[in-house]
Amino acid sequence: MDPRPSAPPKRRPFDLYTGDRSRTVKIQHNAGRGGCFPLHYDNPGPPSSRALTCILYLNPDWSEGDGGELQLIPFLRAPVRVNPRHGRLVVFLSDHVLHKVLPSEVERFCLTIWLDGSVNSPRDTRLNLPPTALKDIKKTADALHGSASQRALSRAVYPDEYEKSLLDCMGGVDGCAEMLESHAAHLRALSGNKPLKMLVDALRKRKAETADAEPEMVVE
Ligand SMILES: O=C(O)CCC(=O)C(=O)O
Ligand SMILES: [Fe+2]
Repeated sequence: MDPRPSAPPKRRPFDLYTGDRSRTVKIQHNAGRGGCFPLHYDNPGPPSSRALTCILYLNPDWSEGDGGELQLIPFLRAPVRVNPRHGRLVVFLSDHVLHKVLPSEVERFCLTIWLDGSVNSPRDTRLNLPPTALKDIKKTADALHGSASQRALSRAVYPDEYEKSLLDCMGGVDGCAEMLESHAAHLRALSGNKPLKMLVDALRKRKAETADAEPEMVVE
């Protein structure tokens, strides 16, 4: 007899497509000081089909202090910093996981493969919260954590982090002012919507509480 309890099969969180057109490969070389990426999702929304991001780091000489770490920010949970050590493979959901690369002091290499899949359904692209969303903010935060619809709110929930990452990576570079202005315009538009602003304020409060409770995790 099968000793396992007869639970219904779990629905897979994503379905990957097959075939050569369903993957993109990037071989990345950052010259010294070049390896820095501001906060982003690899799949920011349609028409992208990226479902899974797989990064293989190729830095045999990387050591503490070299920078270029990957920082993953699971929505409203403690951030995770991953050192880009040689041979390390990092895999995450392209449409759910906000991330950035910290400024690098040294030359840096990695190989990225993006696998496409059935993402960006209307459920993922529309922010469709119940009228009770503000009443149970923990439940709302948990739902957004597991949903790509978090992308509609992430700039407003992490405004300073977005701005800092832009300045860290693009400060003094052509186009930086435009990027900062576009970020600010996004925030202005959102704060003009009163119910949305109340929700964002509650989520930011929740973010401050959860970050205090769980400091950044480091994958050495
Ligand atoms: O260089 C890395 O570690 C990640 C780069 C990245 O986030 C990207 O290519 O989208
Ligand atoms: Fe990325």
